[in-house]
Amino acid sequence: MQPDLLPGHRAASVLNELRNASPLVHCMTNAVVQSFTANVLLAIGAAPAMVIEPEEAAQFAPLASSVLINIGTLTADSRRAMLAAIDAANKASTPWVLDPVAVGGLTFRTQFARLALELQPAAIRGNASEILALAGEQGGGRGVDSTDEALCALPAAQKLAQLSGAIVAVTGEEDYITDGENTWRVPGGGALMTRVVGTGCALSAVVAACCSLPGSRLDSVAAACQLMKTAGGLAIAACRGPGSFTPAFLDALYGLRAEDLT
Ligand SMILES: Nc1ncnc2c1ncn2[C@@H]1O[C@H](COP(=O)(O)OP(=O)(O)OP(=O)(O)O)[C@@H](O)[C@H]1O
Ligand SMILES: Cc1ncsc1CCO
Ligand SMILES: [Mg+2]
Repeated sequence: MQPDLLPGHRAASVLNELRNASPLVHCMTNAVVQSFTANVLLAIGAAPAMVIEPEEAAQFAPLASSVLINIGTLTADSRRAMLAAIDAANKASTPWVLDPVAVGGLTFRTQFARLALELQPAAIRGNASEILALAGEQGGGRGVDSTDEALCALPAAQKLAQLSGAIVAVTGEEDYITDGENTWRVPGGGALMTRVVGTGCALSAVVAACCSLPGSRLDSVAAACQLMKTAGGLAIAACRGPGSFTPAFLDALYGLRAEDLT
């Protein structure tokens, strides 16, 4: 049986709360997607700050509304900074989100992601291959891209959620968001979203923003997925290809209305 759809009014109320609160998201993300991630957060109504020096990261994490840990271009230095930020975030009860980019085949990042799993992430967002690999069920995708269907990774997502206590979002043609027991399904968007780098990474930043909001964290993470899917669909309708997708997507996030979600 398919999981239920997230009701549009829940996504709309999370969007409203997000714009009112304008959470400050401490982004420790990969070198490829820095600027796009910051622009996506600004367009949706949040505020980004990319603070990466270990000492500063530990100082800043407790001041931020939430922290994003993305291992796309993990290095020995960024690993140290991320662990310091996670420790400081946990001590301050600041929620933090893991994006386990390309976890699986590569040893250094996989060992880090497994360690991070034990450090109480509020949420984990990955593509199907990443979620399968993180749950120990398969080797991983093709570099940073998924070679698996999101629905195939739902049992792995549920297992990861139970194991880690995090809300787990597995994305693809449809997104599935689970706390290990209850699951929402979020359709929408389009394949063009995978022809522009960083839509998943930026989604993880929006997930982090939504994790700072009060209310059901399962609903907040699912709403983050819905906001990005809906804006993606609107952008695809308005653009001619990957080059014009990016500005159309930022415009769609900025102009997103409750009616678009319901
Ligand atoms: N085939 C598809 N049809 C519709 N939407 C899709 C499809 N594939 C991915 N998406 C959407 O694109 C966004 C990124 O998801 P994806 O699973 O590709 O993440 P990712 O592989 O981590 O991306 P990246 O590494 O480039 O940041 C999500 O909003 C997802 O719902
Ligand atoms: C292409 C790429 N390589 C490392 S991280 C990244 C961004 C997409 O995940
Ligand atoms: Mg990714």
